Amino acid sequence: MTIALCTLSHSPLFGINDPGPETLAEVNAAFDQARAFVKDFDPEITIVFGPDHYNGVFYDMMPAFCIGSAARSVGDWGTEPGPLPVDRTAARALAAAVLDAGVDVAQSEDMHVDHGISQPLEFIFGKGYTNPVVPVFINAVGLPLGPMERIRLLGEAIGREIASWNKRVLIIGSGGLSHDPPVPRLEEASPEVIARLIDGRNPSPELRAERERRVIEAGKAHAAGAGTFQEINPGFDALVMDTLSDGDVSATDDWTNEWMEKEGGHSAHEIRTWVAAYAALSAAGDYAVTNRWYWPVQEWMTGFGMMTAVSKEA
Ligand SMILES: O=C(O)CCc1cccc(O)c1O
Ligand SMILES: [Fe+2]
Repeated sequence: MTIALCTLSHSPLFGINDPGPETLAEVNAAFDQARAFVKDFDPEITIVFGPDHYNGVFYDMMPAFCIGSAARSVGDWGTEPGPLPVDRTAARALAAAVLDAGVDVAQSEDMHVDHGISQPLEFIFGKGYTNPVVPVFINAVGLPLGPMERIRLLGEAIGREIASWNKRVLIIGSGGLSHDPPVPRLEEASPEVIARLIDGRNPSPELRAERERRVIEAGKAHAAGAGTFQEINPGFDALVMDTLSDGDVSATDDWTNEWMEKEGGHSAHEIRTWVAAYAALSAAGDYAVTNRWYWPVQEWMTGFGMMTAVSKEA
């Protein structure tokens, strides 16, 4: 097996607004298993697909996709700030291969990433990890978004390239399943917030704290059943995981953005990262899902899922 996959939800409210001890123990046990899976696979390089939440990527230039050949974590929500251990040569090769495949990916020599990319890496490898990575940003909040087919094509182009490396490559996809947290939207924002969505780098500590407080309050309200946000939809989340388990990623081509938002909330678009990850894995041949977990966690404001999979031996 040369390619392994781990897709997982993230939530900044993990460790802040936690569910009851029973659920938390189950989630932590699943994380232990996922970490053991990765340790056993012993990846030589990790490709991580993740979104951003207006902490690193803004409307001054909003790409659909971007490969970071160098990157830094902005350090939101307690993630470690500073440079990521990016394998620059691999990242440049991936960007070239994806462009060659006809997918117009952006590239960055200084990509800013938030918890959408940092949290899963820290969960899986531990804080201060040095494992070489290539971060791939997938826009999931900066509407408008393109059709899902493009996500599959991006993932497949990456998968074909990494399969040619003959290395043990781990693919991570990071994003909530159904969830509707208070991420601002350009169309509905006040002029002050619009300015921050366009040029919001390096917010003051006060502004960051205020924003985090708003998300924490929303999580508490959601857990108390008093939120105004869309409910977690376990049916939608099961459909996503079933479809990716089945091995035919192209079944997601027909999923419209309107439908996903209606079923899974505004941030359901983060499942794009899961689809890209599975598309990449599928390009290396048949695969098998080895584990699957799911909890609808109101306190974290997300359907919290995790899956592991491996490419089958040729
Ligand atoms: O915008 C933010 O900082 C928080 C967003 C957020 C909240 C709950 C679950 C998530 O997956 C998520 O990304
Ligand atoms: Fe997110």
